[in-house]
Amino acid sequence: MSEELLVKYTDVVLNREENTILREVNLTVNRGDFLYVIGKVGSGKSTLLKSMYAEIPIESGDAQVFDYCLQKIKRKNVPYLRRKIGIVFQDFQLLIDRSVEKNLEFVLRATEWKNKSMIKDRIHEVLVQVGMQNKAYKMPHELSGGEQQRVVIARALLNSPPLILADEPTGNLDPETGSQIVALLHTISRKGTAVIMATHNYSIVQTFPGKIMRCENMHLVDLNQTP
Ligand SMILES: Nc1ncnc2c1ncn2[C@@H]1O[C@H](COP(=O)(O)OP(=O)(O)OP(=O)(O)O)[C@@H](O)[C@H]1O
Repeated sequence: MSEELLVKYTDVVLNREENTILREVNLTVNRGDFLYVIGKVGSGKSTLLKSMYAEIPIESGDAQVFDYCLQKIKRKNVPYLRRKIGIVFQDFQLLIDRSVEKNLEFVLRATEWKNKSMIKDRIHEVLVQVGMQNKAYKMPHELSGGEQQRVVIARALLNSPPLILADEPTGNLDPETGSQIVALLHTISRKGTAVIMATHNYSIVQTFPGKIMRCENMHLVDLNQTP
């Protein structure tokens, strides 16, 4: 795949257990794109995102993410695929027993960062990016929901991924704080990181521009092509 093209799905079918959730999925995502995946509860938004980091298998069709062919990816390569994808969920999933800084350090050490001063510098950089540089020593319970989500985004940025997948990142936040989080994701995408965000929050989709695709009737409908 070219440097610019990050995701290419061609006639992909995705199942959960025996049930087909999405079929004939055709999708391309380029560097710096901001793509919303909208649709009703249970329509397959999370299933689509999870397929991109090999959490859900490709039933048929061709699914390329970076240089990985997902229908053939070897188990040993999955961690390397995931290292290039920043993942942001609705429930923040920070480790509650350690500070912001230690949460971030944990991820870097798990992804083979060893040099102490490089670790410290990288943590500072990502916290600056999300406006949380003064909260490095806080415990997660000392932060608001919006602040916790900023830390989760900082965590997703640690390994400079070309792609961020955000599954309902505003789901647990009030509208104002949710808007700030989406604004932050937009800023990140303008610097070249593609962002795919699943949401049912239509007011956010209207406020912040992006490509829009909708899961409906087991299909992923490209709303950018309809007049
Ligand atoms: N672990 C699972 N095992 C089997 N079926 C599942 C599983 N998780 C989800 N499903 C089914 O897959 C379908 C799609 O679910 P998915 O979570 O992708 O939808 P969604 O659009 O992300 O919904 P939501 O807006 O609630 O997050 C649903 O019908 C759901 O019941």
